[in-house]
Amino acid sequence: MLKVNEIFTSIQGESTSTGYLTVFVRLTGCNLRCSYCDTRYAYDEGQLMTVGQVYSDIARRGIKRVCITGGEPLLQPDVQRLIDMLEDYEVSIETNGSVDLSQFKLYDRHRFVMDMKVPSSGSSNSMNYENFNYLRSHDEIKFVIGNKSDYYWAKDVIKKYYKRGIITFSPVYGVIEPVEIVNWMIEDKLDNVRFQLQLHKYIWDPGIRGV
Ligand SMILES: C[S@@+](CC[C@H](N)C(=O)[O-])C[C@H]1O[C@@H](n2cnc3c(N)ncnc32)[C@H](O)[C@@H]1O
Ligand SMILES: Nc1nc2[nH]cc(C(=O)O)c2c(=O)[nH]1
Ligand code: SF4
Ligand SMILES: [Mg+2]
Repeated sequence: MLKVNEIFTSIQGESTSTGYLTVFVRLTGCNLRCSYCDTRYAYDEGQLMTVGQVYSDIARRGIKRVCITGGEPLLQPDVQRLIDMLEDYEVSIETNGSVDLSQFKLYDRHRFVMDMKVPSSGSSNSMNYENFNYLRSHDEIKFVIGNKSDYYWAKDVIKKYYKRGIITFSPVYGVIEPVEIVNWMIEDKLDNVRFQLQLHKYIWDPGIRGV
């Protein structure tokens, strides 16, 4: 069984597949409490569904991209069974950097988007740096930055631990102006990092669910 907060169709607003129509499966529950979390409603609220019911809901939408998120989606043991059923889909899994990723088996066309929680999130002490050994070149390592110390912290983590994968920086929505991060990247000639914004927050009201 899976405890599911919401399933909806939208455009992917984050990661390198931004802009593609995607089915989002948001699983309930999280082990962290980030200062800026825009999804607090997923900490407890949700309905129990069988893995088969979740799969059927995805399949009837007729869209070949799926984003498994939360909450922290990798805390529910049955998530592996859902991943296994999605062989024909392009799947991205948003995960918070605290979970041991070596325990999951992904198809080649599936990928992790691993968020390394920066100091201003309040969650950076929970990061699992072993994960850098398991990420593949098409997985993503994401830093959501709220101030200049976070930016320095992110650069330091990359220097110490980076092996493979696509690195992205994005702003904490409403906390820092995007241009500030871009200007720091230009000053530092940071040409191995891809900057991104949460696209859905510019299309819809940033406070609404299910988009
Ligand atoms: C809601 S989380 C769910 C997946 C997982 N718990 C995690 O944190 O990666 C999905 C993504 O949204 C990002 N996010 C949450 N609140 C945000 C905010 N206020 N501004 C920018 N990104 C935010 C998180 O950093 C994370 O990368
Ligand atoms: N449109 C849209 N794209 C997203 N990409 C990752 C999301 C998430 O909450 O994990 C998300 C989300 O909530 N909405
Ligand atoms: S890990 Fe993700 S879902 Fe959990 S509190 Fe942080 S941003 Fe929110
Ligand atoms: Mg979101």
